[in-house]
Amino acid sequence: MDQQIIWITGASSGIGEALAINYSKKGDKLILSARNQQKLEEVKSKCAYPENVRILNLDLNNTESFPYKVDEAWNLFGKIDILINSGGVSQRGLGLNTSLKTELEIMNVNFWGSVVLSKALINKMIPLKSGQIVCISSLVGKFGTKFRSTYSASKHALHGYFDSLRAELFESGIKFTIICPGFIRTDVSINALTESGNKQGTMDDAQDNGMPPDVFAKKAISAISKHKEEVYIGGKEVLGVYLKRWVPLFFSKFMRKAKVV
Ligand SMILES: NC(=O)c1ccc[n+]([C@@H]2O[C@H](COP(=O)([O-])OP(=O)(O)OC[C@H]3O[C@@H](n4cnc5c(N)ncnc54)[C@H](O)[C@@H]3O)[C@@H](O)[C@H]2O)c1
Repeated sequence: MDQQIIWITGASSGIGEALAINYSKKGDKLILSARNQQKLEEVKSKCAYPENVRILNLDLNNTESFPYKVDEAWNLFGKIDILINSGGVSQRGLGLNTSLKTELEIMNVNFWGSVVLSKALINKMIPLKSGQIVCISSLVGKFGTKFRSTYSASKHALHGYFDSLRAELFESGIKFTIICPGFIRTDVSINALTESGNKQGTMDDAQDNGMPPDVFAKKAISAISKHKEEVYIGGKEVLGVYLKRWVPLFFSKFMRKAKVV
């Protein structure tokens, strides 16, 4: 396959970092985005061909900067084949106790950050009649669990939005892939926001025992290359998607009792 030009948000750690390292092994050209320049430089240095990697600082809270950021990203290599929206922030807190400020931040980063960035880029892809938008959603984009109300809502919203866009743009040549990870061993729980908006700061057992990000990245890259519309990647927690779909009442009762952290 020809070299591709891939823009990854949330590339400074976890899933975004693992995707960058794995795509780099294939000789693809990469644009790595997040807020922390130093961490992005570290990821770049771990890539097989650092000379094929560019860094572009991006704050997903700052949607007003996106038109300029998209122009800047596009001009780095002359086009972009794939945007992977991996940047995101999780939640650890009861819905009733979570401040509106915290909820807005989660929605802004996870939902509006991905939507506004993708739309600006799609406008550049359409004249070329090719391009692919990838969203890293979550299994909780398919069902809700305790302590994740706003996070789950932000990921569900991605499905509604991008399923609609996929239908609207069916003839444009733009592909949409939504990937739902289960528990992946990253810092996502450490960086998750508590009810007051502070970082949780500790690793959850579920993440600690989760799938290694490198294994996840290889499965995700395979799904992206096949232009899959929606995929679930994780351990036995993936079963939840099918239980919710086929035995919703049983699943609802199960989730009431489940100790999810
Ligand atoms: N790890 C898991 O178990 C898991 C499960 C389901 C979904 N996810 C999703 O996977 C994606 C990647 O998470 P991860 O597991 O690699 O966690 P992580 O915390 O290691 O990575 C999150 C990335 O998003 C970036 N980010 C956060 N807020 C940002 C902002 N305002 N502007 C720019 N960048 C910002 C961070 O800098 C980091 O690069 C997220 O969307 C997350 O919701 C992860």
